[in-house]
Amino acid sequence: MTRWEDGRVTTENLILIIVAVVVVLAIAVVAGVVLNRRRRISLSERDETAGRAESVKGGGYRADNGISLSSGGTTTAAPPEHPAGERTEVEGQPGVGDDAAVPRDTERRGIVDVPLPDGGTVTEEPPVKEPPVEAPAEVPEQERAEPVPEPAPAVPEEIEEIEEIEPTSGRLERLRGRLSRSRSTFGQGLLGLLGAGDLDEDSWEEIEDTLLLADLGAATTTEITERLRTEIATRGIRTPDEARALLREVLVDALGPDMERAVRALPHGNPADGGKPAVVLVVGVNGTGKTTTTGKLARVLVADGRTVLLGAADTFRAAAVEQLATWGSRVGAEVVRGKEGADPASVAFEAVSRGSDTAVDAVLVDTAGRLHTKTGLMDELGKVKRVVEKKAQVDEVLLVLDATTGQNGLTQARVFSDVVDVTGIVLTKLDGTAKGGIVFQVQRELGVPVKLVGLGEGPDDLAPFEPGAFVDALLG
Ligand SMILES: Nc1nc2c(ncn2[C@@H]2O[C@H](COP(=O)(O)OP(=O)(O)OP(=O)(O)O)[C@@H](O)[C@H]2O)c(=O)[nH]1
Repeated sequence: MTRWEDGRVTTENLILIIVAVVVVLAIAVVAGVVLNRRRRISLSERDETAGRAESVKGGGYRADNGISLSSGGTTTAAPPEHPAGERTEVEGQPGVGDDAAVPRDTERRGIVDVPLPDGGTVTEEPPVKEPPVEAPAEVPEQERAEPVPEPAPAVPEEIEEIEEIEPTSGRLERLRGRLSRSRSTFGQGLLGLLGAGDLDEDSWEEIEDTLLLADLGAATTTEITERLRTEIATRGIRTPDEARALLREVLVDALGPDMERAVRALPHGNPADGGKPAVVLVVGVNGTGKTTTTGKLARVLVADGRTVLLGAADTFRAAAVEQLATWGSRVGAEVVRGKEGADPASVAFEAVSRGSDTAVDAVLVDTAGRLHTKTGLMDELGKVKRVVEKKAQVDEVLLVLDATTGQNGLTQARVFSDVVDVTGIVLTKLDGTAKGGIVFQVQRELGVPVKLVGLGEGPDDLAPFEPGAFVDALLG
C-alpha cells in the first residue's frame, strides 16, 4: 500500500516509482530495437542455430535494411515456382533445350567450348565410402564417372591488412543517390503525370510508356496501370501528395514486399563443432559483376564476424581468378583456385572441402559464366552443383544480372533459372541505368526475389534489396 507522510514519498512509493520507470524504459528500448531492425541488411540464421550464432560470432549485422543472411535448411522457403505461364515476352526467347542468346562478352572472351584438361576424375554419384569422400583425388578409380582435372590446391592468399568495411545497415539509403538516373526518368516522370490530376487517356498512355521505358515489362505495366486507375477513382485521389502515396503503395506491392530476401550464407550449426558451412554459388554471365558481387558479399560476411572461404571456379580467365584472390586478401579470406582452364567443378568441390575442413562459416563459389549454348551451360553449372553436393548442401544460388542489359539480362535469367534452381537474384549496375524497373520484371518472370543490388564499383556498394526503400529512392 502506498502512503504519503508529511508530503514526502515513503520507501514503498519510491520502489513503485522506480519499477514503473524501469518498465517504461524497457518498453522504449525494445521498441527502438524492433524499429531499428527493420532498416538494416539482415543476417539471420536458421531457427535452431540463431541463438548460437549470435553468441558465438556476435555479428554486427542484424537484419533491418542490412543484408539479411540466413542459414539454408529449415527456414528455406519452398523452391520458387517459375511462373512461366505468366511470362509475357516469350516470343523469340529461348526455352529449355534451346540455345541461349550469345552474351555480350562472348567475342571478347572467344569461348566456344572448354576442353577439360587431363587429370584426375571424380565420380558422378556420391562415393559409397564412409566417411564421405574428402577430395576428388581420393575417389577410387572404378567409382569415377565424370572426368575432372586434378583438384585445385587450396591456396591461402597472402593476407594483407584487412580493410575496414562499411556497415551494411542503411546502405540502400546511403546509396540512393546512385539510382538518380532511374529516379529522373521513372520516378519523377510518373509523379509528374499522376500529380497533375485529371488524367485523360493520353496521360494514361504516357504513364504506360514511362513504365515500359523503365523496363517494367508489359505484364507489370498493365497491372500497375490498372491498379492506379481503380484506386484513383475509388479513393478520390486529388492532391499530388495523395497521388505520390498511392504510387508508392502500388509500386511496393508490385515488388512482393513479403518475399524472403535473406541471403542463405550462414552455417548449419557451429562449424567449430562439426557444423557445415553455408555454400553459396554465384552464377551469371561473365561481365555481369559475379566476381565483384562475390567479393562484396564476402565483405558483408566478414564484417558480420563470419569466416569465409572463396572458391575461384570461374577459371576461364586468369584475371577473374586474380580478381577474386584480391578480394579475398582484402578481407583475410582464403581463396581456393584452379589453374586457368581448370574444371570449375573441381575447384568448387575443393573449395567446399577446404571450407569444411577449416570450419569456415560460408564458402562462396564464383562460378564460370559461359552462356554460349544452353547445353554447355547446363553441363557446366549442373556439374558444379552435382559435384559440390557430394560434399555439402548448396544453400543459395545467386544469379547475378547486369541491370543495364535490359531484355538480354532477362533472357539470361530465364536460361539460368531453367538450368539451376536460382534462389536469389543480385541486380548489378543499377547505378548505371535509367531502367531500374527491371527489378519488377525479373522478379515476376522468375518468381525469385531480388536479394541484393549492386550500386557501384566500390567494395561496399552492395545493398540489400528492400522494396520500400527502393521505391522511395526512385520517387526521390
Ligand atoms: N557501376 C557498377 N559497376 C559494377 C557493379 N558491379 C560490378 N561492376 C563492374 O562490372 C565489371 C565486371 O565485373 P566482374 O565482377 O568482373 O564481372 P564477372 O561477372 O565476374 O565477369 P568476369 O570477371 O569477366 O568473369 C567490373 O568493372 C566491375 O567493377 C555495380 O553494381 N555497378
